[in-house]
Amino acid sequence: MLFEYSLLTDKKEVEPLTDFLMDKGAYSVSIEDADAETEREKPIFGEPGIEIDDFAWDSSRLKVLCGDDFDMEGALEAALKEQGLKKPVLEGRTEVPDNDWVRITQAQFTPTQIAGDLWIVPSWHEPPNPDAINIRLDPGVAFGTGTHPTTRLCLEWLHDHNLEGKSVLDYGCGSGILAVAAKKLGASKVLGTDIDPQAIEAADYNAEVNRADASFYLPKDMPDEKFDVVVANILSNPLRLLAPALLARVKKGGYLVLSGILERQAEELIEVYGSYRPDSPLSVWKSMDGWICLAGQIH
Ligand SMILES: C[S@@+](CC[C@H](N)C(=O)[O-])C[C@H]1O[C@@H](n2cnc3c(N)ncnc32)[C@H](O)[C@@H]1O
Repeated sequence: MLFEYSLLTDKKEVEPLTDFLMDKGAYSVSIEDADAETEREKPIFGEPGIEIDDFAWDSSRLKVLCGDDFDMEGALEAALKEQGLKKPVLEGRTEVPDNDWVRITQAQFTPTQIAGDLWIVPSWHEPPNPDAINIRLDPGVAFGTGTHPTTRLCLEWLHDHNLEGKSVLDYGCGSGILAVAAKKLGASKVLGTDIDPQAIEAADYNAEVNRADASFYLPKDMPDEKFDVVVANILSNPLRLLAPALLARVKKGGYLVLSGILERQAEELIEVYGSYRPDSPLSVWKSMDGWICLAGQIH
C-alpha cells in the first residue's frame, strides 16, 4: 500500500525537507503552489540562471509519496531535531493503491488535440486518429507536454502558418515539442536550443521517437544561422533580455513568435522589442487562460 501525504511549508524549507524525506525513504516528492488558483498564484518554470530552490513557491505544498511503513510524524520530528527544519503543516494523508499512482500520473496526460489534425499523444496511448499528425511524448524532466497554454499557443501558431520548406529555431526547446511539431508540419530544417543539458537530451530523444529530423544545441554550440521562424516559449524576463539575440536570429521577412508572457506583461514586451526594431512591431497573436502569444514579421 502507498500513501500520499500533503504538507504545507515555506519556500526556504522545500529543498532541505525534500532531501531529508527522500533520505528517510520517501519514493517521490512533488511541489505545488499552495496559492494556485488564487490571486497570489505565481507561475514559475524554466527561468534561466536560477537555483533549484527557486522552483518552489513562497507557500509550497509538498505531495510526498511513500510506503505504508514510512513514519511521517517521526521523520518530521527528526527533520526538526537533526536539521532545525520547521515543522510543516500536515494537511492529510490519502491511500494510493499499489501501482495506481503510475496510472494517476499517466491519466493526467491524455491525448490532446491541439488544432485540426495536430495531436499530442502520450507514448503509452494509441493515437485516437492514426492518420493525424501525432507527436508522441513522454513527460520527462523537461518542460513541454503540450498541455500548458504557453506551449499550446506556440503549437497553434505553428499549425496555422505554412511551414513548408521553412527553417525553424525553437529557442528554449525544453522537451523539443515545438521543434518536433515544426518538422512534422513541413519545416525543412529545424534546430533547437536550451540552457538546460537535460532538455537537450530529452529533445534529442523525443525527436528520435517521432522520427523528426531536428538538432538541439546548448546556446554556446548553436551554429551561427538565421531562420524563417524563431519561436521562443520562455518567461517575460528572459524574453526581455534575449530581445537582441532573438531578433538577430530571424531572417529578413521571417517571423518571431514569443510565448510565456502573461497578459499584463504584453505591452512592456512589445515596447522592448519595438525599441530594437521600430520597423517590425510585434503584436498579440492570441491569448489563452491569461497567457498571450506575441508575433510579428521582421523586416
Ligand atoms: C517554458 S519552457 C518551454 C519548453 C517548450 N519549448 C514548450 O514550449 O513547451 C522554457 C525553456 O526555456 C529554457 N530557457 C530558459 N532561458 C533560456 C535561455 N536564456 N536560453 C535558452 N533556453 C532557455 C528553459 O530551460 C526551458 O526548458
